Amino acid sequence: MLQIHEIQCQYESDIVVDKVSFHVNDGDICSLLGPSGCGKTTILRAIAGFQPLTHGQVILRDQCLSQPGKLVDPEQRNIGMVFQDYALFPHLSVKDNIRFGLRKQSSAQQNSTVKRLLELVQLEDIGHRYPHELSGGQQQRVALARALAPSPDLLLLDEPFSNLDAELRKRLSLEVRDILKELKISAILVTHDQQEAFAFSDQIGLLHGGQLQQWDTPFNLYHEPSNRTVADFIGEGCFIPGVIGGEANTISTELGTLIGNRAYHWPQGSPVEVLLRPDDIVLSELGGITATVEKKVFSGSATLYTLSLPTGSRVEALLPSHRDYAIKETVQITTEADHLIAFSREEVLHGAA
Ligand SMILES: Nc1ncnc2c1ncn2[C@@H]1O[C@H](COP(=O)(O)OP(=O)(O)OP(=O)(O)O)[C@@H](O)[C@H]1O
Repeated sequence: MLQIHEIQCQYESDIVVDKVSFHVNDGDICSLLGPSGCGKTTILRAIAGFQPLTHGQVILRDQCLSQPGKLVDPEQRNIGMVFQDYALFPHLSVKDNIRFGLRKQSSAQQNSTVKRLLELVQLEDIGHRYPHELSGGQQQRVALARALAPSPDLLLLDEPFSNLDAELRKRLSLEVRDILKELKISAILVTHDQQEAFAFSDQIGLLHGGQLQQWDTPFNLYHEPSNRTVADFIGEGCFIPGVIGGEANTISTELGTLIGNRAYHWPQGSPVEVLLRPDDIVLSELGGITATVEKKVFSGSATLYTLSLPTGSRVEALLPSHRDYAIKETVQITTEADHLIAFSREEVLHGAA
């Protein structure tokens, strides 16, 4: 339903979004994820019609909305937006805020839409209140209801949960996902919070320096990062050096010969770096490699340990927290990795295999 085709955006001569392409299917919930300043908000603004393009096209339901020299007005796009600061009208009640985008409907239609949306966002009892009489979470629900009122083709959400405390943020983002799925509305969320993007999205676009690095499912972004930039940004983990073995799917490392789930395309003896996630490292009851606890972060059911290996390399291990290892204590570890990602040491910034 939405095609973003090689869009480029500039502020004066600075290219801040560089030939980005992706598409969103009907009912899909997507996120744009990446570090501060990578161009997420600029892409959202380009889709909404606030930012002109210097190259490429934005196409919604086969209609070209933006291209160089063409910018359909934001109000003509049937795209809803929810902002970080809610942007509610302070002098209007909750009901009238939601009603705002429905001016073309009869008052009977308006009343029925407002009633339905108040139920959907579970604010039926406080439709008469004003924004300053609501909590942050309630204000964000009103902002969502207001954006959904005109039945947009697409909803854009710009860091909508970032003013809320961690617990509410998590709960509300899942609630919003359920609402969007129930209404079958496609959405794009801008966030720099990986966990939020993972839990919220069907597809995630990872941006870095204005370029789209990977557009993929949360699972693939974590387990199949397409380059070193994605692997560094997403999730935890460490790289250890290795060398491609005699069989194309083997890599010999200081943790022994690791067997990957793919044939690597480099010749035998090529130096590579292997990505090991904290859940790829497990305790070994028989044998294994001796590692020393350097750091630990307790997180309830599990503890994330940073372990040093005899050569000085480091790995991270997520271990059940019922056994508490002390700093400097040694543990025996081995690997249990299903998705073994390696990058060539020569071309560290390019191509996974
Ligand atoms: N109005 C502007 N004029 C000039 N440069 C701008 C303007 N708005 C944004 N930029 C620059 O464009 C780049 C991309 O900004 P953008 O706001 O899209 O990033 P972002 O990924 O959304 O960042 P954040 O997560 O910090 O909000 C940044 O380098 C920013 O400084």
